[in-house]
Amino acid sequence: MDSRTKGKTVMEVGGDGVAVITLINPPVNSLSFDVLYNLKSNYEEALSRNDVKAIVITGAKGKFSGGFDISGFGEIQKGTRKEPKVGYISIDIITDLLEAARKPSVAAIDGLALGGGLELSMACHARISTPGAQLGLPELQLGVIPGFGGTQRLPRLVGLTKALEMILTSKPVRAEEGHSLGLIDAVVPSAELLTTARRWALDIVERRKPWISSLLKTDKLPPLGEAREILKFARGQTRKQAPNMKHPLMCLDALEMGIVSGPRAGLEKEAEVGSQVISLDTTKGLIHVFFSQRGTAKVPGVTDGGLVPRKIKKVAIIGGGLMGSGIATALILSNYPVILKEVNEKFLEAGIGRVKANLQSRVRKGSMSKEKFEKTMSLLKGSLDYESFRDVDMVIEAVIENISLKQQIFADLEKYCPQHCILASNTSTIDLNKIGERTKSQDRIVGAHFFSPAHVMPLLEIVRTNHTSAQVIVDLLDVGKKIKKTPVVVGNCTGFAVNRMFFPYTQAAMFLVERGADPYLIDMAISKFGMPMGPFRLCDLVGFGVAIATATQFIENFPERTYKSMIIPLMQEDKRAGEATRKGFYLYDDKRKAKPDPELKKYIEKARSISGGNVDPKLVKLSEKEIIEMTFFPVVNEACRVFAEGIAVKAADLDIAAIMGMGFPPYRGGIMFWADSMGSKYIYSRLDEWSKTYGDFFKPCAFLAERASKGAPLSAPVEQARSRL
Ligand SMILES: C[C@H](O)CC(=O)SCCNC(=O)CCNC(=O)[C@H](O)C(C)(C)COP(=O)(O)OP(=O)(O)OC[C@H]1O[C@@H](n2cnc3c(N)ncnc32)[C@H](O)[C@@H]1OP(=O)(O)O
Repeated sequence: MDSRTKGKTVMEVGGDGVAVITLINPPVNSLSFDVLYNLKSNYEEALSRNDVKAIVITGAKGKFSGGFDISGFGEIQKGTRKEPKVGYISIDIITDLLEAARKPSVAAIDGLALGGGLELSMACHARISTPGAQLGLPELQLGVIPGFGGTQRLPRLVGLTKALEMILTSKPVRAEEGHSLGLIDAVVPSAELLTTARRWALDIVERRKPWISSLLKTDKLPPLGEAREILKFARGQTRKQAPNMKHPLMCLDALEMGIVSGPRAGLEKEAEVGSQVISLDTTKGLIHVFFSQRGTAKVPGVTDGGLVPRKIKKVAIIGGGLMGSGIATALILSNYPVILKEVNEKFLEAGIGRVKANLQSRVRKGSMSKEKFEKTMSLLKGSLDYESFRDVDMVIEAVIENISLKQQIFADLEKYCPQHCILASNTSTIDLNKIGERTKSQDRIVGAHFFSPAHVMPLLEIVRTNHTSAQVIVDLLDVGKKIKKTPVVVGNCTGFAVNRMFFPYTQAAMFLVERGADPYLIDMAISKFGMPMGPFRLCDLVGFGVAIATATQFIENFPERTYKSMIIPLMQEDKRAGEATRKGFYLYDDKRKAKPDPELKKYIEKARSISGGNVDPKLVKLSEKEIIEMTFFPVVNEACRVFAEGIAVKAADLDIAAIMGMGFPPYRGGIMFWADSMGSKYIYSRLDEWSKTYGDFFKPCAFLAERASKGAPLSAPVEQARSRL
């Protein structure tokens, strides 16, 4: 393969008259422009050769195709590749050359057929798959729309309602379901895939099997009036669920055009819309997130040194509270044997009970069988001492945030665990150097910071100190992958990456409220921006105990940029500590529904009198845009510090940390990506102005000032910054 080209296809013509075209572009046989142009040449040759009666398309190494090469969108966005004529691939190649050919095509699908991969197969005249195949159109998740005819062919193969469900949720179906839906014509074992597909293709030639063009099918489409109702409902749902994104509605336009005006008009609309969505900001954000998420496990100086992860056969967890039991659940779900240690029988029983409850909820929802439940639970053993730690490969400490308790635990672990055992702490804020102070095992001490609930939340902050060995990081990255977490490797400091970003977010909100802004309007503006909830609703959810404990850490370590507000402590004094007590910033009913509380004013006024601040008329009437900026620019400022200090290696890691740890909207690309969309100069000038009026909490950091003075993006690599890692 030419090193400048990305992938290819190869064609082999058998004695039976079937030309087998194989898509080759590791690792997922994505459809790059090179693959697609090669496919076109192969087709032209196959159609012109007299010894070819039919064609089979398949993918190399057990994967049909993961879809269009996503980096191709980035090239078009950056202008480094010119987009071919609108509709060229979908209409000229896939429809007019392949589907309308005088010779039939059959897709032989192993592994995955996603996005453009499934669309290519739907233009074939039949589809044969293996039982494990995954079939889906996940384009909306990336900010684009199915652009190789998927908006037209999928509803014609599986019906409008199912097609809408598959497209709007981006969720794939398995082969068996695909078969019952009519998407797949036959499911056969892997070893029989190609022979079956060849035979099927010849059967079509000889009219023993039907010659079906998906685009021309109408039997699965509902009558026009009904279709319009279904689409109207889908539009309403989409507007509600994705109010800040245009591309799902644009996708529905293409679907509707095909149903109302016929498939050719639908294909043209799809091509037009497909080309427009590429330049949407939300699409740029989502594509950035796709690659950034896969980039977090690539850590310069660690994963590029040829280290191979060691096998972790057994894990011990200390503490069966909410975090410990969640971590234990995540591990046993991925088949790791786990020992859960507690201080007494009562706590141990409660910890095991929590793990059980986590799994039982899966059984109730039907996503886990009773047998699987029993088998998974059998991987968990309880313990009250360290004797059973003699053969564990990794320990994760998950006790309360108390430094001397953690120091004692790590000193004990050094005595009982084998020499090679990884000693991890799930601390969310405490300096790991302090935790390991009483040991000589600094090279195997690492942070494994899970987010609550640990068996559900996808992020894992892996915290390394100056002493943590690269091998330990590689091992933990591997465990993270096995338990299906997205890891972000960060340096050691108070709060690491996610909590460092969270502190100013909450504090900015408290500051605004103390100066006269309405907390409920702030929450509303922030939810509209795309966060799952606003900062006040979040404080209620987390509980004020946790909010005060984390704020204390920040106040102690970064006093120069802390806004100290008494609102939360004052409410806690009155035993209103958030949702758990049914009263916090909101009042909660039996169904956990939040309602504003007029009493809140009293606490805000009292806090204001303590801090000595005044109501500021400008802050009372903030627009939504100003609320977003005054809340998130301090977060950007802190993210800049984290980046400049080398706590995060890449700006894109902070984007993923913000999305998965804070709930920052993925379609905004993450905190640094979003900041760069506004420009360092603008953010600097706003923070600078506020710091002059409202104090050092808003003061832009040196890194931000420097980038702004050069007009440079915040996400550009830190060349000179001294890495703390
Ligand atoms: C016009 C058309 O309608 C538009 C389209 O087709 S858009 C594309 C639609 N397809 C998709 O959205 C699928 C995206 N890919 C995935 O969901 C997953 O990668 C997968 C399910 C295919 C495989 O998952 P998994 O085995 O966990 O591997 P994963 O780490 O995600 O990917 C392996 C590598 O393939 C790359 N990759 C996966 N799909 C890709 C694609 N469609 N294009 C380019 N690269 C792709 C990943 O970036 C990663 O690269 P890396 O090793 O350098 O980091």
